[in-house]
Amino acid sequence: MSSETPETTGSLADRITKPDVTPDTQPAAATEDGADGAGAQLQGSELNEPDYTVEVKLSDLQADPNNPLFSAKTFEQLGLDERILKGLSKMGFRKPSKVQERALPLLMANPAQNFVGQSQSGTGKTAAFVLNVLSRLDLSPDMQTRPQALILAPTRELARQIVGVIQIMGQFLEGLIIGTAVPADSNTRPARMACSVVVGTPGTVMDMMKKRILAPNDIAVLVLDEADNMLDLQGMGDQCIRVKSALRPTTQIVLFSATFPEHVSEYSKKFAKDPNEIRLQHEELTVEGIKQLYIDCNDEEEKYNNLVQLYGLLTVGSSIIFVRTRNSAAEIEKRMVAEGHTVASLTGGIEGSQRDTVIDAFRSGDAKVLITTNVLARGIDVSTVSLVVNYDIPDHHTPGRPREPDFQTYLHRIGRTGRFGRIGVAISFVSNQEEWNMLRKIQQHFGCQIDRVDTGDWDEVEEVIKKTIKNSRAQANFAANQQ
Ligand SMILES: Nc1ncnc2c1ncn2[C@@H]1O[C@H](COP(=O)(O)OP(=O)(O)OP(=O)(O)O)[C@@H](O)[C@H]1O
Repeated sequence: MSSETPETTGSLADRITKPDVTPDTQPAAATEDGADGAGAQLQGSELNEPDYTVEVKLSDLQADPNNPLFSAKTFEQLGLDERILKGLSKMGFRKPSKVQERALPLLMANPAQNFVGQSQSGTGKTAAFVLNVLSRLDLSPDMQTRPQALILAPTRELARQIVGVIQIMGQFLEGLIIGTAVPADSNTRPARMACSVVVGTPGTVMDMMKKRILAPNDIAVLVLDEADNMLDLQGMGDQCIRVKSALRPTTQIVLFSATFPEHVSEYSKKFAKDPNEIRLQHEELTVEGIKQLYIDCNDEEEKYNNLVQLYGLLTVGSSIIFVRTRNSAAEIEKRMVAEGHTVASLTGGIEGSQRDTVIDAFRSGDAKVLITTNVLARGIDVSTVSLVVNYDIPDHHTPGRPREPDFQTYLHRIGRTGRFGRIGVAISFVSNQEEWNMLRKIQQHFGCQIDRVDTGDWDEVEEVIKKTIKNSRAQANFAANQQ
């Protein structure tokens, strides 16, 4: 495979410069919008435990104080507006998760205080910050076209997904106007962002502020989703700082992520001064419903052969294959397509609306196997994803030194499955001593178990993985049928 520089989410905003600014006047109906990323499919569904036999309801998971989905309270008890409660009920959200229950009182208190929140992947952080944003908007006629909240995300896919959540959650809020600020194909942009909430990527938002398309004066809340990632990347971190410095000093700063590595943690608190905090130990971070496995491969070619062997399993539900570089993604896609398999790929090499077409096809199930880089490692919420493959283990590479595992990216990648109580499988390919060492360190870091898959008997491999996947698929179908 290629020795091209690994792709990170950070390079994206630097490469793409033309903004697409789309103020959406009225939210689409829940079913139209695609449930994923907006939650409509997750209707408090019945879920199965990973041991394949015992059925566990989401309500049971939410009643277990040790589960991240637990809450003692109801949404009603959290003091939310009636119209927002109606939106939540339409989405099938019956009870808050732990992070929602704990974060919302802190986020919504007045005077507003800054906030740094951490919780496992797929536990509902988006709803936590969206509910705070919606609760703080003044939607009177003269205010509804003035941006009062700004949400930043590292990729256009995540920004668009958050827009989808706001549309559905806020569907009963009259006068709610949402603006999307992501890089686009054309130069068309409005003269002014006439909306109440803006969701975008830092580069585009900064550019729009510079050009006075986006007025910062009324922005009362700034949210950074995947905050550790954005603040840690030089380009994006600088853009976030510049955006923040254009806002009034009283703006509430809200940071969310599943991970806050130590070196970003202190810095986060400087970005969001004197915050209320919800934090987790790294041993608490792995999601129980994700079965972690690895496959021994002799070399790169065997990695490819094993992936092809897995194809039948990849298409039982939906799956995401993570590789290090764009070139690898393109190469694997080309080979698999030439051999008659149906796969799609999305990397930073694709721009603008072409990317939207790929991710939308993946969300709808038209494309079931997606090959990608770290660009989609974070935040993407597609409930049918039952299998994640780390074709290449995520790493930090300093030339001349052994590769070190990228713990945060590993966690975010495998977190694309097993969302909100679902179960899923994550398989990592290991093809040499260095990769084996990295896998061992990941296991130690998170105190988790990563079991070897014996590829001597593919029938058995299939059986084990299929059972898990089928269960999570049954959950998805069940949830969909409940709508
Ligand atoms: N209270 C709830 N009840 C039912 N489903 C919920 C609830 N809160 C969130 N969900 C659903 O759970 C899924 C995961 O939520 P979300 O994408 O916000 O997770 P996250 O914590 O931001 O994950 P990540 O760290 O991967 O970004 C979504 O499909 C969402 O609709």
